[in-house]
Amino acid sequence: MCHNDSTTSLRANTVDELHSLQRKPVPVEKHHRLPRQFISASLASMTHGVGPKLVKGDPASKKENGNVVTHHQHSVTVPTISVGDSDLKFTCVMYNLSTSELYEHAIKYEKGSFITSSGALATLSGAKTGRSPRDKRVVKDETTDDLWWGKGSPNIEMDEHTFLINRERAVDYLNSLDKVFVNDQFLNWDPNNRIKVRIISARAYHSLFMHNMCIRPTYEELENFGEPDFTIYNAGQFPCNRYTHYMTSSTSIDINLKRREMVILGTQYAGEMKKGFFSVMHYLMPKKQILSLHSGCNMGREGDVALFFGLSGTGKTTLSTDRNRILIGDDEHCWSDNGISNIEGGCYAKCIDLSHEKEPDIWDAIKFGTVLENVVFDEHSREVDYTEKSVTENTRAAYPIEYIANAKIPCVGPHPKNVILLACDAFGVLPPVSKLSHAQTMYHFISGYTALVAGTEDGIKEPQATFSACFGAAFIMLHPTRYAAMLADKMKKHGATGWLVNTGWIGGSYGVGERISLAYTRKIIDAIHSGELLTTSYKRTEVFGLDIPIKVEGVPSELLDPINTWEDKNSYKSTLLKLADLFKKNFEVFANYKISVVSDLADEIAAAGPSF
Ligand SMILES: Nc1ncnc2c1ncn2[C@@H]1O[C@H](COP(=O)(O)OP(=O)(O)O)[C@@H](O)[C@H]1O
Ligand SMILES: C=C(OP(=O)(O)O)C(=O)O
Ligand SMILES: [Ca+2]
Ligand SMILES: [Mn+2]
Repeated sequence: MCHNDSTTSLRANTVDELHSLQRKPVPVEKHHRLPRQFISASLASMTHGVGPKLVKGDPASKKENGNVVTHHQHSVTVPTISVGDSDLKFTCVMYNLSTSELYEHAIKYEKGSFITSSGALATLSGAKTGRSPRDKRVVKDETTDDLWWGKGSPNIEMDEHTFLINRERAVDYLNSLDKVFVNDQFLNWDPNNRIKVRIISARAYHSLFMHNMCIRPTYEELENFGEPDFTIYNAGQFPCNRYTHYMTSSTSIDINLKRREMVILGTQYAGEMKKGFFSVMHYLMPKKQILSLHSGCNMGREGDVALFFGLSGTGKTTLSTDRNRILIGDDEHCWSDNGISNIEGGCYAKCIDLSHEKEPDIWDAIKFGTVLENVVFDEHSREVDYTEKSVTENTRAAYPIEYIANAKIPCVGPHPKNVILLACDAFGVLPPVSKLSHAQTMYHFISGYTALVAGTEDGIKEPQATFSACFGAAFIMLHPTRYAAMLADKMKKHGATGWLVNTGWIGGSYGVGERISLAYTRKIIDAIHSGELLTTSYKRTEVFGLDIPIKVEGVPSELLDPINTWEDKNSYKSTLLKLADLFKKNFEVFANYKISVVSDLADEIAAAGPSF
């Protein structure tokens, strides 16, 4: 007998009615009330005075059902002198959309958006697959006298007028679209020092990226959000005008501290937003005696906190994400009198050669909600091939921090016990681990050394030494010694121990030796956390004068002194001297500057470098 389905009553007479049953309206108390007035003001052009007319919802669906609710500008006190085309159009605002809604927008409207087999959103960032530090500009005005300007500084000046030209260009571009995405979020988990940020962008990809990377507000917090402390205008699809003063390419990332605004033109790389805000925090936080740090951070079950400093690719994200410890954050932190707080609400992991075996927690975090940038996947199964570098080597995953199972929410912790400086030394002469004196810690923090191997394609090249003050010269706003002085002070006050860990080459330079295995590095890090390395015996190396442990549990002892693993001892010695010389030359800049802020330590720090 055939079961007759029609006996179960369907509470709809038409297909449209059926569809209307599918989606339950958001209850009033959970409604993201659109702060139309504020957003419109954010998007006001400098010449036009008033912002666009804003409506809610997807512009595409509007045309179908025709029931557009229009809300006119509240502040129409500015007399309309001439009516332009922009006065006749509405802009739909996608305000703090959910992950699912952003997925749908990306997949419907943005080429290169796909759902991978694990549920992540694969996207393309366009022509730029990394940051563009040479295109970053900071407005120089009466409020920025204390910034670090000039040689070595990441802050390339621009004037207010030029900033306004770029701002106008970005705002006009955004207003010309049918829809814009607006994220209202927070930075810094320390409730006393949190700032409100707004990101206005044109792509669902950018909105989801920042949704993941910044702190996500609750409905209640959003209710009383008010005006943001800092706003990003991301018009990355649209270039800057190269005839504009100060522009040297079609990309421009412009920070105006007085106006509390940042404009992005000509790059869709989402990391610009994350690191742009980081620069802003490097300005705002030190003003309150809070130290901003380019570091990862985790905590043991007993509450022992470790910081992981290092330049890109040295292991901050990989090593702070640790099965046996609680993750506080992978990249940006503040150290205040109350302890450590993460600035962000998410992590941004490198994906190249990612495997479940080596990095299970990051692997498991790549699921629904995660933005996967520039990866390559199987056309049919949508399985990602993490070894594939055909789009870029800088493939990335951005996920909310709670996607890591043992994340600490709220992302705050007590004062650090260990400060670990990571260097990926492709010269292969720095020991896998050394314990640093206070002065040595400061010397290596100011130096900010790493040496990665350049491109993988065209033949084997010399390792490229990079020195980046405070392990983040691209993001600091004040002179490096300002941050160094604060770090020295805090480490001393709270009795933190400094360590230098080489996550790079052993047994020879790049081409001869090999990268130390992640398993060994993890053993070394374990021994630092457990306190094992505080009680073991040490010997001092030549040239760099580093104290290296005789023994580390789980690591072959001969690996601990690089000279043992190099077959060609003469080559080792000359490479060591070469690197020492590079350190010395780099540090001359700081010696000349006279590290006046850390005056009582200055001579000691200068003497803590290599001697030969
Ligand atoms: N011994 C090692 N220690 C740390 N990372 C390693 C090691 N060997 C290989 N790697 C790889 O190097 C990369 C480190 O990158 P990541 O942790 O994202 O750096 P950061 O967060 O500092 O930019 C990862 O892809 C990781 O798998
Ligand atoms: C996002 C970045 O961070 P990192 O490589 O340090 O994780 C970056 O430097 O652009
Ligand atoms: Ca990282
Ligand atoms: Mn980083």
